[in-house]
Amino acid sequence: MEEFDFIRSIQPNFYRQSSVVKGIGDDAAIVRHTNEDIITTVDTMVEDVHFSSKTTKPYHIGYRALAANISDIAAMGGKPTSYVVSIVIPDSWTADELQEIYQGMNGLAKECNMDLIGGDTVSGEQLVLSITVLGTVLKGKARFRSDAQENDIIFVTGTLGDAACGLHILLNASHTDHEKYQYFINRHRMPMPRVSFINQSDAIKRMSLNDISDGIANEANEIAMASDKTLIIDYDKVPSHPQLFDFSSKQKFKWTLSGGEDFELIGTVSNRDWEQLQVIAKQTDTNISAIGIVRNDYKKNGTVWLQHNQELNRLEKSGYTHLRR
Ligand SMILES: Nc1ncnc2c1ncn2[C@@H]1O[C@H](COP(=O)(O)OP(=O)(O)O)[C@@H](O)[C@H]1O
Ligand SMILES: Cc1ncc(C[n+]2csc(CCOP(=O)(O)OP(=O)(O)O)c2C)c(N)n1
Ligand SMILES: [Mg+2]
Ligand SMILES: [Mg+2]
Ligand SMILES: [Mg+2]
Repeated sequence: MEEFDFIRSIQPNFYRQSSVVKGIGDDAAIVRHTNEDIITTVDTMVEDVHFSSKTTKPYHIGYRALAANISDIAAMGGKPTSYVVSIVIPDSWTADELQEIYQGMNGLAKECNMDLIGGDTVSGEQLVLSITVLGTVLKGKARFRSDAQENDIIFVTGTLGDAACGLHILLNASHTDHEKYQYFINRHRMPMPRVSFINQSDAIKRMSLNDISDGIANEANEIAMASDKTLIIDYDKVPSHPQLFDFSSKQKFKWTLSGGEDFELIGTVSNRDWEQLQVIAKQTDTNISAIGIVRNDYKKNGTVWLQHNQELNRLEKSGYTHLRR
């Protein structure tokens, strides 16, 4: 199949969003939004960095790449609406495998009511999938990392460390363990970004927010730095799946704090609004946990501290970092 046929094969025959003025088939796409702010974000996934044939089927490559981007839209307080896909395709990939990648994206796009509106296709040495997502947010309702204030409650959604545990099992464990720990494998392959929870939370006046792609050791530091506050996290309150206790406490510690790719959210909210946020979480079937408190300590602002085994120690950024050389 050559480029033109490939593009025709992945072209949607209708658009879910009325905002799409022009989708696939011209020099660029056009969307129209009059009353909201537009959010845009891009994330790239590269073979053997973000996925490998050992860990992920083509369907999951597409699904995860879109999920990572949608998660960033949710972390800004927005609603994802459309996406464009840039793909680098090695000769070894079959037409069916490429269709599966697009089916993975479309599976999640359908759940989130989003449209594929454009992209780019080239051949190359390694599969690279780069997705740009557009989203909208009500004016004045965007959620920033810089909005944490003194005495805020620090919260996270879901359980942490699941995706890292799933990746560990896929790379190291036996077939029996693959079956036993299917939950973690699914969390690695098909993370569900927290869009519905965030989209019901407009009533909360102020919230700082970040999504968990690299692990909370990173993401909490980003909030501390952007807000110039001190974040104190209680390790015993960091939520994890019961089966994670099957693994060593060292592994559990590493995965929950710096495993990454859970695509859950970490944020802070005032004490006054905490109860209301819990109600919203319940209504949207979302588990949220309070894991700590924000302090304003001018000697420590910009840093994160972890309460663990009766000690308070600095929690340094420790997640996944590219360009380490
Ligand atoms: N190559 C780049 N060119 C321009 N901006 C970039 C580049 N890489 C990252 N950024 C910007 O840096 C910020 C942090 O990026 P990143 O750590 O990837 O965020 P996230 O973890 O939420 O995906 C974002 O605002 C992103 O848009
Ligand atoms: C085969 C394989 N090896 C390792 C990992 C682990 N891994 C790769 S990138 C990453 C962090 C998140 O990716 P990044 O590109 O930093 O996303 P961003 O922070 O921009 O959202 C992790 C934990 C993986 N997912 N798959
Ligand atoms: Mg990024
Ligand atoms: Mg992010
Ligand atoms: Mg990163």
